[in-house]
Amino acid sequence: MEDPWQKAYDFAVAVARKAGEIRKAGESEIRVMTKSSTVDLVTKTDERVEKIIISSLKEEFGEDAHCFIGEESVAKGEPCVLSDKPTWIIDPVDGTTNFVHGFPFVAVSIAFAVNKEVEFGVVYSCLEDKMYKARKGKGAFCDDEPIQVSDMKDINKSIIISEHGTDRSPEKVTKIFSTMQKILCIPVHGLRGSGTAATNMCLVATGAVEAFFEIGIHCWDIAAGVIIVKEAGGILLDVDGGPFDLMSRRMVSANNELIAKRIIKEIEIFPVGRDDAPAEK
Ligand SMILES: O=P([O-])([O-])O[C@@H]1[C@H](O)[C@H](O)[C@@H](O)[C@H](O)[C@H]1O
Ligand SMILES: [Mg+2]
Repeated sequence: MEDPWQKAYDFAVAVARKAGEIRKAGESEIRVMTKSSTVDLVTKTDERVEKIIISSLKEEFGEDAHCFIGEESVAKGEPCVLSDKPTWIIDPVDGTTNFVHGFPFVAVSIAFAVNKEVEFGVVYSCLEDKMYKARKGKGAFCDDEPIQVSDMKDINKSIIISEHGTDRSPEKVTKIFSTMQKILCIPVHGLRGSGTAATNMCLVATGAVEAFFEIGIHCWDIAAGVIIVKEAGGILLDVDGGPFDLMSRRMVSANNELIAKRIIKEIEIFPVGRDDAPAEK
């Protein structure tokens, strides 16, 4: 049977590379604006790169063939609804704060979902020039080399990633730091964070770390990473141990269930609205 999405997969890899190269070439002056809070940054580059990605995909596959969820389009009021239709989920610059500060981890993340399930994902870590990709049932790769999660089962010998996100309300920050303190003191070998959720998930997929969890991420930060982690042999769970839900803004990705469940024991959950919550009137 003909493979229905191979062409889209190959095209996504090419578009991610092109987008990353535009990003690398950079603007002489980065124009920084803010979104949900004063630390939720966006730049003209984010918007420009997203437009280029979406217009390239529309040109290739037809104006109305697929749906789109793009970080910057949603910020401008486009709907964020994942239906059964083929849908591209795009973060043009994951790690915008890193980008603004010159901290060297920035990724382009492009995922493609059908029937609400991610079919393939591409994360181009553009400053490292590493192309991570995975397709359902076909394995995960970094620069065409197969990748696999770590086989570590001992939490005491693990490295865990988490991030602070962009909500600075004291109650949430307290819970985030309390969780991190408890995990650090299990103890684990270390806590890390690259500043890009997409890259963090690729680090789980390559086995460099055992797990990455966050409350407050968005579907575009992690959609490509979800399939990359799964195809590298890892697992995804909700922060309460239930099934992972891409639109819930909460996620634990790990090399295995043992590590995931041990972390989940320590996570102090706080409420965040869903990505697909109806817009407030
Ligand atoms: O805004 P952005 O740089 O695309 O995405 C952010 C990054 O992935 C960061 O690592 C994560 O902690 C935030 O929750 C995201 O919003
Ligand atoms: Mg992002």
